[in-house]
Amino acid sequence: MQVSSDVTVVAQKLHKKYVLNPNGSEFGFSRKSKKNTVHAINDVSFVAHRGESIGVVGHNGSGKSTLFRLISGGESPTSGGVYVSSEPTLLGVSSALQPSVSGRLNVRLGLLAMGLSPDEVKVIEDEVCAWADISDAIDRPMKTYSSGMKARLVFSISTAIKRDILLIDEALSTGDGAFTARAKVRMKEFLDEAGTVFLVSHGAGTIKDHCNRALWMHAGEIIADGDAFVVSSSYVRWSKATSRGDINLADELINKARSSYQKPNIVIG
Ligand SMILES: Nc1ncnc2c1ncn2[C@@H]1O[C@H](COP(=O)(O)OP(=O)(O)OP(=O)(O)O)[C@@H](O)[C@H]1O
Repeated sequence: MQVSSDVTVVAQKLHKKYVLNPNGSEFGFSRKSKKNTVHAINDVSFVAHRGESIGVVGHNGSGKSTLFRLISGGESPTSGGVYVSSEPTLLGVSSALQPSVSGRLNVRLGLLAMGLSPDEVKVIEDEVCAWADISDAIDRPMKTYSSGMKARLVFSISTAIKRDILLIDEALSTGDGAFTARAKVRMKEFLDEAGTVFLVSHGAGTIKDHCNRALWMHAGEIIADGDAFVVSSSYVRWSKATSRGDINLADELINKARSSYQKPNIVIG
């Protein structure tokens, strides 16, 4: 596959393997201890372009968050490569903020951590606090926030600086309707400025609403990549069949998705 200049992310034959000792920790096993190996990501390849909003669906443990950590550079792949046009922003419900200090101070710390100078922080901090729209709570310690209030603050900080690649891992799920509507506008601003947004959500409606393309991950692999409505509808049919215990239909839907999916063959260099 030829890679063009509107490409923001290339994932090439990505594998991520975790090796654990029997008590579940990643480190400190002796030679004698029995190791468990988890193949969280298995031969994943795709190319993302400017202006694409890519939903990632898949059941629990299918590898969505691991994929995001690999794209954002938070973790390294065991093999394969991720190539990005610029540094991505990973926005998740567990994004690291300081619980004991106020929302306002977290805004300052977050913007400094994103590489702004103290003077640049001063210019935009009020706007970032205002976007979060949590009124007086902005001056209260973050540990007193509801999950929706925290989501608003994290979203506001992480999207304050426009980057080419924005990864949102379930961070929209705790917000109310007003927040998700405004988040959608902000995501559109990213896309209009020719960025790429990736969005993990268990809600197919959220994916259909916010995305124009979707990847379906199953057991660490991509088994479908295409139109967001089509892919998330197939995923919903599979989820319903699985929860009803209709294993035959569930297998049929997985096989159908796999057989229509063509893995891209990416050659770098
Ligand atoms: N640090 C880790 N050490 C060991 N195993 C891990 C680690 N991180 C993820 N895994 C395993 O990798 C697999 C994929 O996990 P991941 O969190 O990426 O799935 P997910 O699709 O995001 O799940 P969910 O929808 O539940 O958030 C799971 O089997 C998980 O247990």
